[in-house]
Amino acid sequence: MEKIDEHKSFGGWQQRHTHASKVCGCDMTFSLYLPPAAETAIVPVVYWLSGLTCTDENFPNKAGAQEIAADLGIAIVAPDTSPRGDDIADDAAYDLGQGAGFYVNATAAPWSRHYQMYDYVTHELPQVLAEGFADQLDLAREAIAGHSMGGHGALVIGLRNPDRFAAISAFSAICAPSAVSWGEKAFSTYLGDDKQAWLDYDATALMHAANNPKALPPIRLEQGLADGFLDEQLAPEQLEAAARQTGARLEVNRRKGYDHSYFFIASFIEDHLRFLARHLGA
Ligand SMILES: N[C@@H](CCC(=O)N[C@@H](CSC=O)C(=O)NCC(=O)O)C(=O)O
Repeated sequence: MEKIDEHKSFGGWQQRHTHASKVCGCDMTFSLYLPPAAETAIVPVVYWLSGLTCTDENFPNKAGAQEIAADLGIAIVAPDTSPRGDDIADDAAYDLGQGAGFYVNATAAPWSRHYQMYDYVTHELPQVLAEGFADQLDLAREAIAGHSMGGHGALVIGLRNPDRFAAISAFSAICAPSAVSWGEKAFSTYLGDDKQAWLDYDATALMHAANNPKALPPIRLEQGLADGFLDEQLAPEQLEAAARQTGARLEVNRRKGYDHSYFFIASFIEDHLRFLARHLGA
C-alpha cells in the first residue's frame, strides 16, 4: 500500500492510499479520514460508498464530514466505485463500467474479470485496512453508508452482513434496483438475465428474505423531494413497504426542496454520522 496524498484536517488526517487489489485485478485507491483520536487509540470505521461517476474523492471533497468525524472519533473510508484502468472493461455511458461498479460481483463476461466490488468492499478492503492501520482502526466496529448507487451498496452490504455492521446510513439510495432502469441495465450486464441472481443485490428483496428482519442493522434513509432521480430510479417506498411488512428498523426522512447532489448530503451528514456513531458506541 502506498500513501499518495495527505492533508491535516480538524486535527486529524485526510489521506489517499493506493494498493494492488487481488480481487479486482488492478490497483485500487481509497480515501481515509483519521480523526485526532486515532493518534492514541483504535477508532470505529464508517465505510462511505459513492454513486455513479464518483471516485474515492467526491465524498471527502464535498460532504464536509471531517469536522464531525473528528468530534465523534470515527474514521471514514471511501473506496473507489469500480475497478479502473485502460485494460479494464468499460462503457461510454455514465451508468455502466468504470465509475459504475454497483457493488456487485460480476458473473458475466467481460465484466467478471475485474468487477468484483462486493468482495472488494466487504472482504479485501477491510483486510488491507486491518493490516495497514492496526494501531488506528478498530475493524470490530464497522458501519456503512452511501449515496445513490452507493446507498444501494451500503444497504446491500449491511443487510447481507447483519452481524457485522452496526448500522446503515443511506442518502438518495437505489432501494429496489431490480425494478428500476439503472439497476436493470447494470444487473443484466454484470450478472446476466437470470433475475433470481439479481435479488442478492436488491435491498428490498433482501429485507423481505431476511430470516430475522428485526435483527437487521437499523437503517436511516435521507431522501430529497426535489431529487430528479426519485420517481424513476430510487423507489424508497418499496423499501419502506418491506420494512413495514417485516418489522425491520428503517427511518426515512423526506426533505422538501433538496435534490440529488452533495449539497443535500452535506446538509444532513452530521445527523447520519451521529446516528452511526451512536450504534457503534463511539
Ligand atoms: N448524468 C449525471 C449523473 C451523475 C450523478 O448525478 N452522479 C451522482 C450519483 S448518481 C447515483 O449513483 C454523483 O454523486 N455525482 C458526483 C458528484 O460529485 O455530484 C452526470 O453524468 O453527471
